[in-house]
Amino acid sequence: FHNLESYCSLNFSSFFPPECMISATELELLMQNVIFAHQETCQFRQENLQILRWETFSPEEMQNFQQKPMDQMWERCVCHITDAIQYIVEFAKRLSGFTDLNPNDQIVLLKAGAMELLLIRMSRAFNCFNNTVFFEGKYAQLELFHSLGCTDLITSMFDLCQSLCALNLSEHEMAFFNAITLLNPSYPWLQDKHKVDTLYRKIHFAFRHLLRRTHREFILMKLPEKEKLSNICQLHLEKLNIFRQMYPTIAWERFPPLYKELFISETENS
Ligand SMILES: O=C(C1CCS(=O)(=O)CC1)N1CC[C@](c2ccc(OCc3ccccc3)cc2)(S(=O)(=O)c2ccc(F)cc2)C1
Repeated sequence: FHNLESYCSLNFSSFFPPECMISATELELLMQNVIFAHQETCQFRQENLQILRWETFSPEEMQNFQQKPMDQMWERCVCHITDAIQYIVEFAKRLSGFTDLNPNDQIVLLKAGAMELLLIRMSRAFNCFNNTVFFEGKYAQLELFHSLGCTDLITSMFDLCQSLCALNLSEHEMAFFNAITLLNPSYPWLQDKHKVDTLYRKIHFAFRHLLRRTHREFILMKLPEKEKLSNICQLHLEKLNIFRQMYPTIAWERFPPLYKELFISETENS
């Protein structure tokens, strides 16, 4: 019935342009590929994040973080971002079809999408009952990040995590949401937009197939809009520029190359 069901849903439930035609077997393989790509690159396992989620920092530990100089806190976060983004790059490389894209387009998609995927993944490490997020081994309240000097950015990240937590996404749904967010065919600088669009449509179809099977189609309407994610990423870039004006050499001397490559545009470097 499983194959028959997916075959039927293939036939009756949605129109598909010829180049995106996908067989029931290819559909199953694609679904497994997206799910495994996420499972193998999720950095922290969901069950471990859950076990730790009532381990919060004590007031003393909180104060200790709040008294750290701004540049030190920034450097720590930037290193955690870079670690997390290395897993995201690995996720992309395991998505079937991603490495077949034009190499330039792979860079464009990761430059534009890495931080967005990090924000989505972060919601796995968020405890919506006490508004805390996993950070350096325990769960931290928003106030812990005070010395970063970007409370509006952190607040919008927490709000995003709250809205994603409300959907109670499964790891499978998280995998697909990350994949369709990464493979956004509407980026202006893409050289082979059609190829990205074909891959996007196949993965979006597989996502809808999963949601139909699990009676979770409603979440498609409730996933955060694209511009909500890009607004937070824009805010991150603005805060980075302000930080670099305050500490001109730190970014150059202390930030990892991958972070600079993704978030500090080459033009300034020349
Ligand atoms: O969640 C992860 C990891 C990846 C997914 S996972 O495996 O489920 C858990 C671990 N994160 C890894 C990096 C993290 C991060 C994410 C976004 C971010 O952007 C805002 C920013 C940027 C630059 C300077 C200041 C603020 C900064 C750090 S973090 O450091 O833990 C952090 C978290 C909350 C916060 F309020 C500030 C920092 C989130």
